[in-house]
This record gives sequence, C-alpha cells and structure tokens, in this order.
Amino acid sequence: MQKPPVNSLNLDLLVALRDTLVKLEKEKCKGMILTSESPSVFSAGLDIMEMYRPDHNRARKFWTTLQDTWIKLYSSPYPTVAAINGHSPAGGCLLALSCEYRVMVGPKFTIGLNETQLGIVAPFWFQDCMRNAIGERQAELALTLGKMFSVDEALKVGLIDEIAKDKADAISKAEDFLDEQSGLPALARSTVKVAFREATLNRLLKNREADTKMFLDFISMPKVQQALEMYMQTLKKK
Ligand SMILES: CCCCCCCCCCC/C=C/C(=O)SCCNC(=O)CCNC(=O)[C@H](O)C(C)(C)COP(=O)(O)OP(=O)(O)OC[C@H]1O[C@@H](n2cnc3c(N)ncnc32)[C@H](O)[C@@H]1OP(=O)(O)O
Repeated sequence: MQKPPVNSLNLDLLVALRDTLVKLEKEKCKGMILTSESPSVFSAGLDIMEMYRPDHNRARKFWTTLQDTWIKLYSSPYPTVAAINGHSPAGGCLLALSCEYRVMVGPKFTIGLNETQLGIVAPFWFQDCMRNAIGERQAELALTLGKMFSVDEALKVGLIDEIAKDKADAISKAEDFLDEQSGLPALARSTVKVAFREATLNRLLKNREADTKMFLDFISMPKVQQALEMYMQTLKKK
C-alpha cells in the first residue's frame, strides 16, 4: 500500500486493492505479501472522511467495495502474508487478519480493532476475523475494550505469528512462509483454506445488504457523526 501519509482506506484505495486481488487470482498468483510503503503505518484503517458527513451513494459504494475487497482477500486461493511494518488499527488490522500469516515489525507499533474507543462498532465480520485468530474469550475482551496490542502482546495472544526486527526481516520471514506453501499441491491447499474460512465468508455473503444498511444507518446517527468529528479533531490537533 502506498497512499501517504497513513494508507487510510478510502474508496480509491479500496478499489485499487480489490482490482489487484481480482487480477492476482486471474493470473494464478503463487503468493502475496501485503505491506506498506510508510515507515511507521501499515494502514490507519478506514478513511474517517468517507464516514463523516457522507454522501449516501458514495458511502454505499465505499462499504460494498470494502466488502468486496475483504471477500477477495479472505477467500484467495493463493497464500497471503501480512508484513505489518507499522501501526495497524481497525480496518488496517482487518486486512492483516484476513491474510493467512502475520509478521509484525517490533517493538514499537500497535495493532488491534479499536473501534469501540472511537464510539463506533466493529462489524460482525471484523469481529469474526479477530475471533478466528485469537479465540472467543480474548476476542471479546479485546473488542469490548477496543484494545490496541503491542507487538509482544499480539504475539502472546496469537494475533500475529512472528516478530521481525525491521521491514526487510519481515519480508524475508513472509517469503519463508510462502516458500513453505509453494511445495504443496495448490488445489488441496486452497480447498482446505476455504473450508476453514467458509462459515465466516458465508455469514457476510448471506447478509451483505443488511450489513450495508446497518453501516449506512449507523453513520447517519447524529451521535456517531459527533464522535467522528471529535475524533478527527483530536487527530488533527495531534
Ligand atoms: C449496531 C452495529 C452497527 C455496525 C455498523 C458499522 C459501523 C461503522 C463501522 C466502521 C468500522 C471502522 C473501521 C475503521 O477502520 S475506523 C478508522 C480507525 N482508525 C484509527 O483510529 C486510526 C487513527 N489514526 C491514528 O491513530 C494515527 O494516525 C496513526 C497511529 C495511524 C499514525 O500516526 P502518525 O502520527 O504517523 O500520523 P498522524 O496521526 O499525524 O496522521 C497523519 C494524517 O492522517 C490523518 N489520518 C490518520 N488516520 C486517519 C484515518 N483513519 N482516516 C482519515 N485520516 C486519517 C490525520 O488526521 C493526519 O491528517 P493531517 O495531516 O491533515 O493532520
């Protein structure tokens, strides 16, 4: 990802990510490493400006493109690794969680689904991804708190798989993971992957319109708009 300053996921970046994922699948990609050009941020998550005082049609397109991107990434037949070389809150954490393996550069960055702290709610499929990675108990604790994990904490709870000392080390560890996968029969590998992920995927696939409506209704609430405005001001003041 290369959208300075913080790879916030606006409509344009999501369209680019989705189209890339579609292309990789068509071209029978052997493996993908998702990382960031930024030296300190993997992705700041959803672009708050897409949710603040939104145009209804654009907000719908934004959300359905996010759903498309997640579905493509989560169900990709080829192996995927997140080389998390910076902070990774909320939607950034979702992207990392949707890959098969996570290597994160330590020690100073943080990762987690922090939505509760912003006065917004992580959708059920964000929650499912966290639950699938760290288990029911730890996911409930993390999501209710909106906890951002340090790299050490993330490793301990199973949110990431390995710690790297810098980006080059993260890429090298990600390549090791891909090398290990490359010797396997591709169809058997992808069938097992999708079997593990099917229930989570189907939950969104069967409820896409309801999920979209919930998002649009939620961001239309004055209280939510107020919370987003205050949060943007805090970020700008910083
Ligand atoms: C009842 C059930 C209903 C369910 C319905 C669902 C409802 C909605 C669900 C929405 C789910 C939301 C998911 C999200 O991803 S929300 C976004 C969460 N992201 C964050 O909280 C991260 C915020 N950013 C930061 O913490 C820091 O920026 C960061 C640590 C990432 C980097 O810090 P750094 O110091 O390097 O950079 P700055 O803070 O100075 O930021 C630089 C500029 O970028 C702007 N910025 C940062 N983050 C965002 C963002 N997410 N969107 C837009 N813009 C962002 C920041 O304001 C700075 O801008 P300026 O240079 O103009 O000041």
